[in-house]
Parts: sequence; structure tokens; C-alpha cells
Amino acid sequence: TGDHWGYGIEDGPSVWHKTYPIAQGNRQSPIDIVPHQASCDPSLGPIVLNYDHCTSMNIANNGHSVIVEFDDTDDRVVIQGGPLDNPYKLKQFHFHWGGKGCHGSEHTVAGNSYASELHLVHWNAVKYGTFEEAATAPDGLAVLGIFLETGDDHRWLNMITDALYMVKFKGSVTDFEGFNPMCLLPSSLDYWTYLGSLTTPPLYESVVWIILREPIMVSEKQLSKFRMLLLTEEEEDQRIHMENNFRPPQPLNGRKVLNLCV
Ligand SMILES: Cc1ccn(O)c(=O)c1
Ligand SMILES: [Zn+2]
Repeated sequence: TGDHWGYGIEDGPSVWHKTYPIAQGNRQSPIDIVPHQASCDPSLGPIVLNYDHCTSMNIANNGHSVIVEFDDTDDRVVIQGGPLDNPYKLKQFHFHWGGKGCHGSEHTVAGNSYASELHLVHWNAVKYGTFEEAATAPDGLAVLGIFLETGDDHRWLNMITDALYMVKFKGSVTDFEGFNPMCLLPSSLDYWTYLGSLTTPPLYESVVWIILREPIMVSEKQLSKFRMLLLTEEEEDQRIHMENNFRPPQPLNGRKVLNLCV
């Protein structure tokens, strides 16, 4: 009932437009990235991440994903450069993933999905007063997308997967301080960028997307721990696992995908 959206047959991406008409807008995300159709833009510089004074606060199960939130009163933890006109402050990061052996990324590359996708969500605190205000502005948010590919264990991802049992149920939150997401970046910051939207309701068209080309490697065992998370609350009898929480690619509608010139 109401705006309880999800990823199932009854409440999933194919019916979100009934409550959120912008789902059929002209700058929706994710998209399929076709590398050889991307244009290189000489005015695009490298992405610069200043995550040194990272202040993660907590980790939570919001019923759609697992999310690590940051204290954004500190304006030292920022992303800048690339397509961005000014620094954007880190607010939270979360993941999207599939079912066992299935794919789970939101963006695809030449039609290929990855096992999972990490989103580091930043907001334009230079132009807007609050995250909520920025989230509705066309240049309000900058989301850094990182693909996760199955392979070896990711040494630092263990800090997150080992905390997941504490936020098993929807609505649970626990302290998670001092985690610095720098440790989740691949070696190359080469990226694609395009203008899009949130990939979950309310689907606001307020995101400058920056998708790193190089995936990070995580093990199947680590991914399986994400699938142990539940969509249901502690007091509910039914236990539904959180998996396949990804929106499929949306029409490009003539948008340009840009990348760094080599
Ligand atoms: C702000 C926001 C909310 C949901 N998702 O998936 C995002 O990637 C960004
Ligand atoms: Zn996301």
C-alpha cells in the first residue's frame, strides 16, 4: 500500500512510475554504458577524492540496502574535479547486489552486469543548504559508482561484511565509526560520467554520475553475507532476504556519456 516500493513483482521497478511518474523521465538511471560510444571531453579533468578525515558514523539496514552514513558537517570529506564545478560532500554509501550467482549491478557496460555496485553519495553543499534540498536540484548530487566483481576476498570489505549480522533486520542501525571508503577504490580512477537520477524512489533527476571503469574484486563468500540481510523487521514472522535490489538500465534519451581523454 502507499509508497512502499521494493524490488519484487508487485512493488518493483516496473511499477514505480505509478507512484513516481518521474520514473519515465528523460534523465533516469542506471543506464547501459557503451564504451566506444562515449565521447572524450578534453575539459574533463581527473576525479579528486579527499577522504582523509573520514568520519563514518553508523551502518544501517533501511529495508532497501545496507547504508553507511557520514557526518557531513565536516567539509573536508569531498569529491571534486572531473565534471564537477565545486566540491561535493560525502553523505553515505550503500550497495546494490544480485541473488546467488546472479548479477546485481545497476549500470551495465556494453550489456554486461557486475555482481554488485557500490554508490558513494555526495551533495553540493556549496550551492545548497541541506542534502534534502540538493537531492531535488539538477546539479545537487554526485554519486561515485564502483563495480564489484567476484574473485578474491577484498581485505577491507570484511570490515563491512563482518558488521552486517548486526543490521540483519529492516530498521536496525549500529555504530560504525572511522571507516574510510578510500580502501574500497580500485587502482585507477578512470571514469565515465553522465547526467542521471537516483536509482530508487523518489528517482529525482539530480545526480551527476561518475562511474569508475575498473571494478574491485570481492569474494562470493563476502557477497553472500549481503544476501543474509533481511527486508523484514525483527518482530515479523516472515523472513525475506535482501537480494536483487537493483534497477535495470533506463533509456539514454540522447544523453551523452563522457570519459577522460587518454
Ligand atoms: C541518494 C541515493 C539514493 C539511492 N540510491 O540508490 C542512490 O544511488 C543514491
Ligand atoms: Zn544506489
